[in-house]
Amino acid sequence: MDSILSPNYNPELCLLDSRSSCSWFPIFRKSFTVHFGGLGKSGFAVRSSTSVMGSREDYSKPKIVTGDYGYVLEDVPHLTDYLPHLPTYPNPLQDNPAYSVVKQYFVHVDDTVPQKIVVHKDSPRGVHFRRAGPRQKVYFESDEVHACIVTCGGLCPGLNTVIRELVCGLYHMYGVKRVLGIDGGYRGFYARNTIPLTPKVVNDIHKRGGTILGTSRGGHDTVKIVDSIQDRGINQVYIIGGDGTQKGASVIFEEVRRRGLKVAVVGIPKTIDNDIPVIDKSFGFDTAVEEAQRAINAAHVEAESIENGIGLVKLMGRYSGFIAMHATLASRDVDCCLIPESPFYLEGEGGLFEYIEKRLKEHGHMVIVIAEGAGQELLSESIRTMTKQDASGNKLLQDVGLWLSQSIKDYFSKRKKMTINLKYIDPTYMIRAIPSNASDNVYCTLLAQSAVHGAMAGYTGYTSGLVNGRQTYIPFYRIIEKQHQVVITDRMWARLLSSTHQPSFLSAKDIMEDKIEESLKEKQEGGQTYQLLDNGNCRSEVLLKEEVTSQ
Ligand SMILES: Nc1ncnc2c1ncn2[C@@H]1O[C@H](COP(=O)(O)OP(=O)(O)O)[C@@H](O)[C@H]1O
Ligand SMILES: O=P(O)(O)OC[C@H]1O[C@](O)(COP(=O)(O)O)[C@@H](O)[C@@H]1O
Ligand SMILES: [Mg+2]
Repeated sequence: MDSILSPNYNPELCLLDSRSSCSWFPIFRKSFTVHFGGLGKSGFAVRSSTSVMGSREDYSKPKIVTGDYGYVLEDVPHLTDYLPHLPTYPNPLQDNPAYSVVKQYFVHVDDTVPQKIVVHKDSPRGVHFRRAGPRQKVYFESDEVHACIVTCGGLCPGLNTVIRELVCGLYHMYGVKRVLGIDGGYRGFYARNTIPLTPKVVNDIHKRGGTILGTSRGGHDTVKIVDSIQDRGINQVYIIGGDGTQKGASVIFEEVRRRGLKVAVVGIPKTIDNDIPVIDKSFGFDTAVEEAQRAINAAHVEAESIENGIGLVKLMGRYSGFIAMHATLASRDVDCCLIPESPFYLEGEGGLFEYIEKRLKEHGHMVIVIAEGAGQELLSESIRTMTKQDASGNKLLQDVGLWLSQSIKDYFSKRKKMTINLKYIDPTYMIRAIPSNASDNVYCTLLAQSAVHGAMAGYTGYTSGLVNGRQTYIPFYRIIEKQHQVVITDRMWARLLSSTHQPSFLSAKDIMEDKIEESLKEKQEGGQTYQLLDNGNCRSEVLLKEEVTSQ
């Protein structure tokens, strides 16, 4: 089988062929194998390879391209998958004075980005994603485009920057003049007015927190949304939001494709919790971590200024403790970081109370950071919320910070008869309601421009995201299949433990089980299943399993 990198491969040539109504697939097939088939849970294993010339339904399956040495491209859908005779046009960027001087400005059609960059000499090349960027041919004429932008879910620093750069990118790079803002999230498609967006309207918005379009949870009605897209004549939909939003975008895309509309549906990942898989991190995450540190600094100042001072800071993180972990690592003033992925307990040997007592005896003060989703299982039934979910179906959490403050106070004053001074700081919304910092602003720009290039090039059903530092197009199903969480058997969590000196709250057996789980997950994803030992040798997950079962 030839690799996708074979010089024979030129989808643009193939697509030109398709215009002249002859089948492009035979040329395509010469170079590599395309599968519109089922994926394993991990999305790695190509199980079936159906004929591309088959029925329309085939196009709704993942688009997998395989090549030499275990190369796999998890490609994104293209409008021509279901509208094969679309005309193409030269990319207007070729005449743009800002860009035409750039050598090799257009992305090579064969460029892809590996999901895993650490490989062994004999490991397969693994999963790749299509590299983002401008293509030589586009599938929309400038005055034909009618784009819309919507923001959904919770706030995140940088939302306004992404909106600004989508509008400016469409205007300045592609001469697109019609861009609509959808007011107030998904429900705004069918319940509210729209906001016309021009470079003038969005000029200063990156300096403000929040989203000028407004946002909401719940209210996703696929049929009504696609009706609205169709009725308004919208043909590029840019959807900015988190894991819930991307699920919504995916079903909008499916409905658009089912109706056979020439509409590109593009997701831009937004997640302050950093809980979206595949991508390196979300825009706004660095800004949020920076702001979280200000709260930690305050907690530290308060704690060290008073006898047996304890500063407790609660940070966002419903299921994923990335903000807490990164803010702790960055701050170095934190003595204990508690996240949803690492269960903890209060009483007894190795518990939190024992550690607090020890720390206070040694240092006279301490700082604890807790992610909002940590320790939820410890909160008693009575204080668990009556309403279990928000409008989007996300679990509603109790204030673990308040509960922990009270538990620590009760333990030391009532049971240990020891005076402690606990200050609880809850900067929850402060870390996400601010404008993005400089590096997030640049990140937002690249993300938005990549999203625009992809839609203009006819790609659809994808999330624009950073993978290993490169902009890529990721099919929706990879973005929504699972949640990204801190792996407590990874080096990053080990670094944190060694920086805070906190107990791991895990038994040796727990650790081994976690390692096996992670190792098996990696195996499913086609990665290496070997763990590097101190002596440089490797051991497989089979050996790990044996070790656990024998304990
Ligand atoms: N499984 C789903 N299918 C369709 N729409 C969804 C789904 N989950 C969430 N949504 C919609 O996505 C929007 C944002 O979701 P939410 O979970 O609140 O925030 P986020 O996108 O930031 O995770 C809401 O309007 C919600 O109705
Ligand atoms: O009060 P709200 O708006 O529901 O937001 C709270 C939630 O928003 C988040 O910051 C992010 O959630 P989303 O990514 O789902 O928007 C969570 O950490 C937090 O639980
Ligand atoms: Mg979410």
